[in-house]
Amino acid sequence: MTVRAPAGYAAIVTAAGRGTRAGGEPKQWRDLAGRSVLARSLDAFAGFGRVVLVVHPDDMARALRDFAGGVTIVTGGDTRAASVMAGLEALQGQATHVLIHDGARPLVSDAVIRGVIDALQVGAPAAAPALPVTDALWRGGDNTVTATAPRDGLFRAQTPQGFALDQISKAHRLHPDNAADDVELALKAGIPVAITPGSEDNLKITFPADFARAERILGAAMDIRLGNGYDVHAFGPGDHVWLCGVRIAHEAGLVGHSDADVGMHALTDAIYGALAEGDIGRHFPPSDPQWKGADSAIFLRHAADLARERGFTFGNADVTLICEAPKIGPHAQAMQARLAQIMHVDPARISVKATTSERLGFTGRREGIAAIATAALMKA
Ligand SMILES: Nc1ccn([C@@H]2O[C@H](COP(=O)(O)OP(=O)(O)OP(=O)(O)O)[C@@H](O)[C@H]2O)c(=O)n1
Ligand SMILES: C[C@](O)(CO)[C@H](O)COP(=O)(O)O
Repeated sequence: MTVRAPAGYAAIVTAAGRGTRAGGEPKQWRDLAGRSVLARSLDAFAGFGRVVLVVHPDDMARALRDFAGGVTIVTGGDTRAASVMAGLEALQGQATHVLIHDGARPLVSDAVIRGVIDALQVGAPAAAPALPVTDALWRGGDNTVTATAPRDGLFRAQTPQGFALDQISKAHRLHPDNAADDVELALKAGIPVAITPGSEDNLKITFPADFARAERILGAAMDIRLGNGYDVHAFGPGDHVWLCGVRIAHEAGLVGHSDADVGMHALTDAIYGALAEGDIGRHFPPSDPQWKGADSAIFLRHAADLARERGFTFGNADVTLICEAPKIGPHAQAMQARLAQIMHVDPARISVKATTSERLGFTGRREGIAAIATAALMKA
């Protein structure tokens, strides 16, 4: 579920920082359990009529590649406040209220966003989520406690922070200094700010260890699906077989309604299985003449697209071909690459391997080829 924002509400997602404390590639562009931190942060605002994404000039190309269409993308400044100002300028005359969110807070919940909107809707001029400080507070230096400090009335600030657009724009213009957040500027401008419920999960990715923490939180809420697939095709007349999208010369062909790619069929069924969507026959009935001789890539692509449409990413897939011949080893890498290409996933997440059945059974008697496959899908 995404929050349906009232008419006139817009969001600004700030993502122009360099993430120096987290190190490496700017944190908002890094992967978090299969999707970028920023994609997750933006998703939370999909129900807003207008969203402005503020990025660093160096990131404009990838921002346009990943997010063009759904959001307005502008370049930010050297400080967070300057980046917010760039977002506010892009919204002038386009909204009545704005929620300003850190692109580095990918786990913000609908409840936190709704809390801010509800406070504004009942008349608060500004509202922002926060958590009361619960730990005792000390002052210290040189690894030594020098004093204690009262924690009463202290809160840890979070985002999104919500305002009337004209008021927060004016506050930014009046105080163009680098405040820690927009609430600080609102207070300087005399705007009272209501505190709404924050959430421990709404962490800001700041230090390297925050990625592992965010992954743990996502893991606890992760929808993980496993599916298996099994298929068999008999040998018949022919001089080649199609296996996992690769044509291999062979003394016989495989008999089937489509191209009889037994490996791809098992994998396709594994994905349908993970989605509880039946099997290939349900989506591409063998009674339908249009699938006669069809390239099985059509089936695999359909299953992979269906998984993505439902919000899943691929953890991995593993295919085992069971036959005495042809030899699979020399082709395994090409098969892995072809499956990955069809499914739009990293080849490192796809495995293709083979075994004989020690001359036992129908595969052992070289009457056909069997394949089993497993697919793991994840949604957080
Ligand atoms: N010039 C800046 C600085 C920060 N931000 C954004 O403001 C949010 C919160 O800032 P912070 O965590 O301090 O991010 P960075 O400035 O990137 O981190 P660091 O201070 O470690 O470099 C982030 O989403 C960040 O991308 C921004 O849009 N423009
Ligand atoms: C708005 C904010 O998230 C408040 O917690 C802010 O971005 C904090 O940034 P900081 O640079 O880590 O203080």
